[in-house]
Amino acid sequence: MRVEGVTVRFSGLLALDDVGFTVEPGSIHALIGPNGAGKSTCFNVLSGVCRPQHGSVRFGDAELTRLRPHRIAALGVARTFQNIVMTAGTVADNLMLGRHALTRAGFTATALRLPRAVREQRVHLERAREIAELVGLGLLFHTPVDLLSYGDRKRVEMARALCLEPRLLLLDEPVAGMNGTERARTAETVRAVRDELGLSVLLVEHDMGLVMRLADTVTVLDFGRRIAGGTPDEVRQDPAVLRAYLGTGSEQAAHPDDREPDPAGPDPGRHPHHPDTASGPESQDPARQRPDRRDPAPPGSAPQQQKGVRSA
Ligand SMILES: Nc1ncnc2c1ncn2[C@@H]1O[C@H](COP(=O)(O)OP(=O)(O)OP(=O)(O)O)[C@@H](O)[C@H]1O
Repeated sequence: MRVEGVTVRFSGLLALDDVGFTVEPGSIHALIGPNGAGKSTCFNVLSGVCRPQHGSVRFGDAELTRLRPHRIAALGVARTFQNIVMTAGTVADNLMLGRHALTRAGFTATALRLPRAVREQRVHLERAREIAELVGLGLLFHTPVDLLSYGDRKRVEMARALCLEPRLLLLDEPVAGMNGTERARTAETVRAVRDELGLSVLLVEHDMGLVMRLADTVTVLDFGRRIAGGTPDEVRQDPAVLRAYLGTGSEQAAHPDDREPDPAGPDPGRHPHHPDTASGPESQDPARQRPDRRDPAPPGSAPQQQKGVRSA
């Protein structure tokens, strides 16, 4: 997938500003950045939920920016969402929903249980079971999703996306809300999915430890712009990334309320949450801990541009 010059404005807010990056076939690519950097907006563009004012998103030979979400999914780009979207029923029922787009038999043939439709359903069910096993849900295939743990429900979401047989899987915060054990397990699953199915993965994630261990390449956004990209090692040493995460030496750092308190001082190597020092599954993006950078100035303070708000 090649993203070039993508620009999205919401009224006066420039949510994405000339963003570009490439997801290579078979790679795990992470999209990171502080809160409000534009990661979700970017995912929405790639999956057709949001149409950019400028720019191009090419997937193989196809231009995606003018296509509706279901057309993009049919081309082989499947996504999960930050918040779990799940229907009632069993794991199998949810995965079969993912197979729906690939089903050829019409509604009538399926409802009448014509032999052709029954055969097709059986094939899809078998494939759904294989995918469930791949993501560690094999033993829970016939369990109602209501009875699953949070981690297993997130796994169902991933499996349902995989049931579309995508060539690119977009994972929006796959380990958000999980404990350490579940995070480690999910990281293993993502790697297994890439290796076994040979697809590419693009993930948005705040868990820096996971990103640095899992991703082949990383793109960093801040204030809607791409500020860095490369391997995890390259990115964690990039001065622009240090500035974005720590506020050191940047013009944003001139605003005292725009920085998180950093008892370790400006030395990024000592910062507990910086990508450079993220060491385990518990390490979280500092943006999660710091206050929203877009908070308006307190009443009575001198007027200034709202932080993080970019004029279009
Ligand atoms: N539909 C919308 N209308 C107006 N502004 C929006 C809309 N969606 C996002 N924004 C704004 O665009 C900017 C980028 O938001 P986005 O959600 O893409 O960031 P993010 O990097 O995903 O943040 P987070 O890590 O908190 O999820 C933010 O300032 C946000 O408030």
